[in-house]
Amino acid sequence: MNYYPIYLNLMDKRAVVIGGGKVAERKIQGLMEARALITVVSPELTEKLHQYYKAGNITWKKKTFSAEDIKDAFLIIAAANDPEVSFAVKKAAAPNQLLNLADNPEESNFILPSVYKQGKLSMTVSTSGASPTLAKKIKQNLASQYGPEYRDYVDFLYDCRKWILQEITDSKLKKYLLSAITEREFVTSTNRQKDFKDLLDKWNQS
Ligand SMILES: C[C@@]1(CC(=O)O)C2=NC(=C\c3[nH]c(c(CCC(=O)O)c3CC(=O)O)Cc3[nH]c(c(CC(=O)O)c3CCC(=O)O)/C=C3\N/C(=C\2)[C@@H](CCC(=O)O)[C@]3(C)CC(=O)O)/[C@H]1CCC(=O)O
Ligand SMILES: NC(=O)c1ccc[n+]([C@@H]2O[C@H](COP(=O)([O-])OP(=O)(O)OC[C@H]3O[C@@H](n4cnc5c(N)ncnc54)[C@H](O)[C@@H]3O)[C@@H](O)[C@H]2O)c1
Repeated sequence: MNYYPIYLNLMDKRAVVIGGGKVAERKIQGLMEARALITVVSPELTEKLHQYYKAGNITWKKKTFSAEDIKDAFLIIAAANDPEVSFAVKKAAAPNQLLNLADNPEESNFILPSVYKQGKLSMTVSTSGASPTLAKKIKQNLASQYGPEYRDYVDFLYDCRKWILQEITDSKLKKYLLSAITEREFVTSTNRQKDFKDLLDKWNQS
């Protein structure tokens, strides 16, 4: 399968997860970070999911799946540990709903990658279903190359790029600055604002 990678904005979108086990828990954590409106349909929940329910982070329908549970869903994840349930979810879903069956990528219209995040920086790894374990290993390798320092650094890039696009009209200077701030010394710098000002001064003097 030739998948099309995409980053979804799920803010306030209805997401329904069928099943309340380990796999559902992992997928729900991602959905919570994306601020989706999450409903979990399951007779039981893991301890963590129960905490999220108690804290009001998710809605819990304490029942087995039935077709009306996904009526208004933008995105659906079936993780109930029963192929019959996956089949029933697939049958009930409309063709234009986003559907992931955790046990059946072929019958899903999207799959999930392994995700590594440091603030605004995120990296996603997929093996198109060949080996989720390899995807996880590669993610761990990335984590050792792009540490927590990238969180502040990418925030700096966000602000700095906004400033450059607003303030700099000379296209050569704009291109130079947008590239210079991604050089290694900016990642490790202890005073990025000063280093940036130095760059500008140097350009103006030349
Ligand atoms: C990346 C990650 C994201 C996430 O789930 O959030 C993810 N699986 C993860 C882990 C993982 N999954 C499994 C194991 C046990 C070892 C093994 O079986 O290999 C481990 C390892 C572990 O848990 O350590 C078992 C498994 N997974 C699938 C099946 C069904 C099948 O293949 O038919 C079965 C057999 C179930 C069974 O037989 O019972 C299917 C899928 N799993 C996917 C994603 C999609 C393809 C992604 C890709 O290949 O790139 C896809 C197609 C659909 C989907 O779920 O979207 C997450 C890493 C989280 C992290 O980074 O920490
Ligand atoms: N995609 C992945 O990353 C991945 C990884 C491992 C396993 N899996 C697959 O994901 C599924 C779930 O695995 P798990 O380890 O979380 O299982 P689990 O047994 O821990 O959890 C299953 C959950 O589904 C609930 N459930 C059972 N019948 C239901 C029904 N009719 N309606 C609603 N909820 C129901 C149970 O109460 C339980 O909460 C399995 O099919 C497994 O093959 C996928």
